[in-house]
Formats: sequence, structure tokens, C-alpha cells
Amino acid sequence: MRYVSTRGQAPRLSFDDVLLAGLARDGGLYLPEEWPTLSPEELAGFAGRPYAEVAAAVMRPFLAESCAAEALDDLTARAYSSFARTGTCPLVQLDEGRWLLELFHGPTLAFKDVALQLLGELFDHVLARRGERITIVGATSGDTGSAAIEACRDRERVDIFILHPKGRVSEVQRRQMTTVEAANVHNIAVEGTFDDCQALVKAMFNDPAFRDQQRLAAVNSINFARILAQIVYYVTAAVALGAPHRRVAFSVPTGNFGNVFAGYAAKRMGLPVERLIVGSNSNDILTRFFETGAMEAQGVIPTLSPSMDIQVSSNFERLLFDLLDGDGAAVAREMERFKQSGRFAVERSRLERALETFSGARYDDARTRAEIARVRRETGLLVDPHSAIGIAAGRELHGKSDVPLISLATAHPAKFPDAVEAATGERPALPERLADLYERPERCTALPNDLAEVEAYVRAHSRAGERAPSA
Ligand SMILES: Cc1ncc(COP(=O)(O)O)c(C=O)c1O
Ligand SMILES: N[C@@H](CCOP(=O)(O)O)C(=O)O
Repeated sequence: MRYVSTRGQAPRLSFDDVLLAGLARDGGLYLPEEWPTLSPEELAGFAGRPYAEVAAAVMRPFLAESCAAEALDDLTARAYSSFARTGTCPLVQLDEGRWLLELFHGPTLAFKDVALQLLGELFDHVLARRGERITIVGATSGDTGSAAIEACRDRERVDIFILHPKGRVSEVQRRQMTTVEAANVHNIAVEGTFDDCQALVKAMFNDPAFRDQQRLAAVNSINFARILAQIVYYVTAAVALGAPHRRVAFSVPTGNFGNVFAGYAAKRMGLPVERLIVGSNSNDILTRFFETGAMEAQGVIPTLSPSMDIQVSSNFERLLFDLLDGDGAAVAREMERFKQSGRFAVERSRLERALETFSGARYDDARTRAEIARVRRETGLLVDPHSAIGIAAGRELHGKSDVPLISLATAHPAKFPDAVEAATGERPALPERLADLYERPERCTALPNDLAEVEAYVRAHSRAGERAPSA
């Protein structure tokens, strides 16, 4: 299988090269040239099978040329061995027609672990075969950072630099990143927002000399491997509720559009997904798009769900590629317009096509708190503010349909104890292995929102010029 850039100008690549490339060289994002399909028989055959086995089966067609079947089985088994004994991504019933898909049972307590634990294994596998080393640069609004650090810490062929917006992540999230004692891990607190951090990362990829000298790679969902690994839990959840013989709907708390785009990809592959409901916080650029057809950036507002305090949703470009019928030049034009003016719009007919699958709703902090309290009252569960937004959007937009609704729980409530306590009066405890998180020493460097300074820091601390260890 070959992969193409959404902007149509970068070379077509193999899976290995896409994994290591991150952003395409024309500034676009990679997508498979064609989506492989999952037949009804294959889907039915996944029922009751271990998560790691289904993961290998769903992903195999995407990377068959890069990774032999047995090796992929080993990689998925290793990646998911670190998940809690509750099951990798368990489904919990909320009421007669609604379920919660708990995606926070990995090492850093957020859905990011599901893809990043696998990415860490894939990086090692490919780099050992090639005898290469990489420098990862990533941006985080709180969860990708710790999941990527945990997945890449102490890996011989990898240095990892994570940029987070200074003072705009929860204390638990910050400490999960800054207390990791590993020589290859570097935390940078940027004076700015998550969008600034993401723009710095993209600017480093768009600086060809720096990119090549450092051998840059990505852990954000600009890396297609992230999307790929996230497709799997849509499949396991739908199959557990009766797919392919029954349709399902999902509601997804959304920021960078990577999680819900994986649901869209699952649908493209043949999963019977009736609807994808997008939940936004007050940074509601995506919900506004689905209401109006215009993508219009406004200033970022800090909220109780800081991981979704995002105005530039980078994966939306992958959906735009489909809405513009795969016309890379048109995507490039619209993305350039957005960069210059902070706005672009699609025609009514294209918006209507998107609305056949997507809808969106927004929740400010007061409504988020109310939803956390309601879920506690009605189901006995404590949910984090991001998950609460997904649940609320599902309840509001899915109504009384007969189609089962699956809401994605994207983080453990203990990552946001203040918000949960304010809503319910109960302070969720961190799991035992993180009990001393507040006592551990932190390591982090504060830098201005300045590309030259960030690049200089990465250059000074990476091992890019050194020989990679042999396999
Ligand atoms: C806990 C949590 N929920 C939801 C989201 C939004 O997911 P996405 O950016 O893939 O839309 C994020 C960040 O990405 C997150 O960390
Ligand atoms: N909420 C994310 C933002 C980055 O998203 P990604 O999926 O593109 O890595 C975070 O927690 O960092």
C-alpha cells in the first residue's frame, strides 16, 4: 500500500516512510491511497477475540509490506500488555441504549496510550531494521505528551522533545511528563497556547535543513500510524454490540480531530457507523464548522477540559481532502487561506456530505460540570471533563434512536481531580503506581514561542549526529 499527501505535492510513500516522516514535505498529512475494506465475515469473526489480535488483523493491510504477520502479532501483544487487567478498551453500559468505551486503562491514563504504546514498538522495529535514529518533536495540550514520553522513554534510537503550553495543562498532566527520569526525554514549556506549540512543531517539519539534519519524526496525530491504531477500538466496540449486523453511533470529545477521524476511517473500511457526534468545549471551531460550513479560528479560551483547548484541528485536513474529492491542490489552497486569514469555507453540497456522518455540539464549563454531576448521579461513574463533553453531546444529538450509542471516555477522572471534585464533591484518586507523583522532582525548560530558540534547544540536546546502535 502507498500513502499520499492531502496536498498532493509530496512523494507517495510506503508505511515505513510514512511512520518516520510525520508531516508530508508539502505540509500535508498522509492518507492511504485507498482504504482497505473489512468484510462482514471478518468483522463478525472479531467478536470475543483478544484486543491485540484484532488490532493486528485490522492494521495488517496497511503495513503488510513493512511488517511480517508474526512480527506484527508480537508488536501488538507487547503494546497492549501494559494495559490494566480490566481489558484494553472495555465497554461499560450506561443505560439501555448507551455505552461508555473506556480508553484510559493504559500507562498514562488517556486514550493516547492506545496508539502511542504501539507507535513506540513500531519505531523500534523499523529503526532497528534500518540502523537509524530519530528525533521526535511533539506538541501536547496535556495527554499526547505523557503518552508519547512513556512509549519512547529509554529507547536507544529515539530522542523525544515535547512542547506543552506553559501553565495550560493540569498539574497531573504536567507532572506525568516532567517527572520521567530518562536521558532521552526533554520537556519544553512554551509561552503560548497548544496551537502555538503545534505551529512550532509543523514549522520544524517545514524547515528542510533542520528536519533532515535532526531526522525529525512525529508522535502527534499528523502521523498516520496514530490514526491507524485508533481505528481498532471503534471496530472492537461496534463488534461487541452486534456489528456488522447492527449499526452503531459514536460520540467523541474532540480537539485535534484525530480520534473521531479514526472513527470515520473505520466507517470508510466498512464498519456500520451511523453517526459520529463531535463534542467541543468553548473552543468550538469544529462544531461551528458543522453548523455553517466555515472553519474560522478565534482566540483559545482556557477551559476545564484543557486537552481540547485547540482552535487549529490538524486532522480536519484529512476530512477536507475527502470533501474536496481528493483534490490536493484545492486542499493546499484552503489550508493556505486558513493560515493567512484564519478562515475558509466549503460549498453547501460538501457540507451536506459531511453532515451525513458528522454532527457537533458545544459545552461551556458550567454545562461540563453539570454533566459530570449528572453521570455520577445517574450511573454511579466518575468521568473526566473531556469524557463528560462526549457523553453530553451524544445524549443531546442522538436522542432516542434505536441505534446503540457509544461515548468515548478519553481520560481517567484522576487526571483532572479539581474539575471532578468541583462537580461532584469527590476527589478521584490516582492509581497506586502514580501515588507519589506529587513528590517526584520535575525536569522542564521554559522557552519563548520562538522557532529559532526551540530549534537551537533541540539541536543542542539531541543525539542526531551520533551513530545509531546496531540491531
Ligand atoms: C482527554 C482528551 N480527550 C479528547 C481529546 C481530543 O481528541 P482529538 O484531539 O483526537 O480530537 C484529547 C486530545 O487530543 C484528550 O487528551
Ligand atoms: N489533546 C492532545 C492534543 C494533540 O493531539 P494529537 O492527537 O494530535 O497528538 C494532547 O493531549 O496533547
